[in-house]
Amino acid sequence: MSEPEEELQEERRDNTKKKTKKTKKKKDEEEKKKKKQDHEEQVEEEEQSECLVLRGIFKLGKKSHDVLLTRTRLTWTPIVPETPTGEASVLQTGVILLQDVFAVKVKRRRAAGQQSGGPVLGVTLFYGRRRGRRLEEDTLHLHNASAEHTHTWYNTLKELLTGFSHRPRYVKVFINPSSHKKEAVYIYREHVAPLFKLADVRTDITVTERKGHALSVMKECRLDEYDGVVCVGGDGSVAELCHALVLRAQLDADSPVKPVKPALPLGIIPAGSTDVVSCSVHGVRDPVTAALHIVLGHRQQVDMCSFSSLGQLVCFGFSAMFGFGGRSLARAEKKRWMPSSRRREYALVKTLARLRPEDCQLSFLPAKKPNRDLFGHRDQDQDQDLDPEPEGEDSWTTNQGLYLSISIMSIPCLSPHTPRGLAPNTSVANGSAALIAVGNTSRSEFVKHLKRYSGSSGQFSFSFVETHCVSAVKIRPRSLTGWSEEESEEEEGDPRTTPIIQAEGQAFPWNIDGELVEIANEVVIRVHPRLITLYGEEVDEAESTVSCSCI
Ligand SMILES: Nc1ncnc2c1ncn2[C@@H]1O[C@H](COP(=O)(O)OP(=O)(O)OP(=O)(O)O)[C@@H](O)[C@H]1O
Repeated sequence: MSEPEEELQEERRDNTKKKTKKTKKKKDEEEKKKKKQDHEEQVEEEEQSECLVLRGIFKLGKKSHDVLLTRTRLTWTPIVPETPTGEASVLQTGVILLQDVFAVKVKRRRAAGQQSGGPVLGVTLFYGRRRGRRLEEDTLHLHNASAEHTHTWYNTLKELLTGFSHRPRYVKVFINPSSHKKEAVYIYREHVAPLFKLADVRTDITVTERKGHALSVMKECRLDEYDGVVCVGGDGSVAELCHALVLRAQLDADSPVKPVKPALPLGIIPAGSTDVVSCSVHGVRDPVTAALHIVLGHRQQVDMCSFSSLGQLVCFGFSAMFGFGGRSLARAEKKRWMPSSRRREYALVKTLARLRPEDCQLSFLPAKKPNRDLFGHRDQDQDQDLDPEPEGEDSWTTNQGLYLSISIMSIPCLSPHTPRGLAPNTSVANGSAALIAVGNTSRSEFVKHLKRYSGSSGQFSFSFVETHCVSAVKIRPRSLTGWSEEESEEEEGDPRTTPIIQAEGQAFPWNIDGELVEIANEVVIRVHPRLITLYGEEVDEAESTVSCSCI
């Protein structure tokens, strides 16, 4: 190239650079302007919401109070007559945020057995009060015998509550009557239905009759009528409904391969034995807390995994265990006649006694760090990105070896047994999963590792345990002994037990969300960030109530 030509090219490069810089500057300025505008709008909204809507006198208990209502809160201060000396007394004020109120009713005096009518006594507010991680139902009675005054307050409060558009008005409820101690129907009737009735949440209930029943109803029903779906059952039922919601969203969007985020959130009323999904978004295994999260419309986006083998989707779910966790569940399933806690302890002890590693090839794709802005908020565009980016073969890390257990969890899997979760190194919506691979070691060292789960930390501080933050995992078993072969040696099999998928030839037991799935070939697990929305919130630790004494 001649000198003038080179100079010309240099000049052109400079011009392009300047142009790009200029466009970037313009874009930055536009963004700044938009942020400023948003901020001003937010401040205006806050100012408006703090404007007084109503002011009146009500009796709370026996004392008269000055009650103020804004768009966001109700506050009350006792009315104290002036003392002759003019001394001021300390006034006990109270406050309730309207975001915690789920119902308002007119209170009336009624004789025993009287169903309607009766003189007006005032208004009653029903709200959720926090006690630790629990939400409890509480009431506030505002007494005033004037029907006109009461109705003005009732109508205004009702109107303000209607403004919470995230709260469901009509939900599809699935109850699994066979969950755990067969108490799901009772739990729903006693603890949940009365709260739904108070909050004017209408319901359409299906009591499931068999495995797969909820899935087939979900495929057919008119989902656009509902504002949410509610599952009363254990982790298996929750996984079936989450799977059904995603499949239905795929069907509706005509997207046979790519997972689609369902429009409806799922509420979980825990009625199983461990309930790790419900615990991970409620922090406690409590039907009332769960129901209050639903009626108050608290929503949490949650990462999910897809499990596939030979290019075919097996299911969507939150957690999977291969090796010890899979074999232990397979053993427990063969003793279905035992009570569930005994069955689990028996299977745990027996699997420990016959502890054996899996020879397999483990590959994983490390997760990318989520993009966060200066304030720690996640990039909104990431919420659209439900499918992990296509990856090249060289991005995968592959190890070949003997493993006692491999777990992949897209949520921390909190439970009263493991308050900090089976996977404390992940969270419900960080867009990745925790891979916990336990290499071959002695039985006593493995037991030490397991025991530390019930404590607060240290379960990963062993040379044979490795943990990774991943967006995909592949497990290709190489052992010659599949599950059925080992079981026939033990002669304890129950031929009536049917796993979800029965693969031809040698199959390996997987524990996917507490359900036994037998798969013979390589399993590919992919994380789909924030694929599902659950009623609840992010919690870092569960309330601990029990401890396991079997090991
Ligand atoms: N009427 C029914 N009879 C038998 N199984 C059912 C019925 N309804 C649903 N199922 C299936 O039962 C499986 C297990 O349900 P669930 O997880 O609720 O109970 P669980 O296994 O006792 O609880 P956990 O998983 O907490 O131990 C689910 O896969 C669900 O599809």
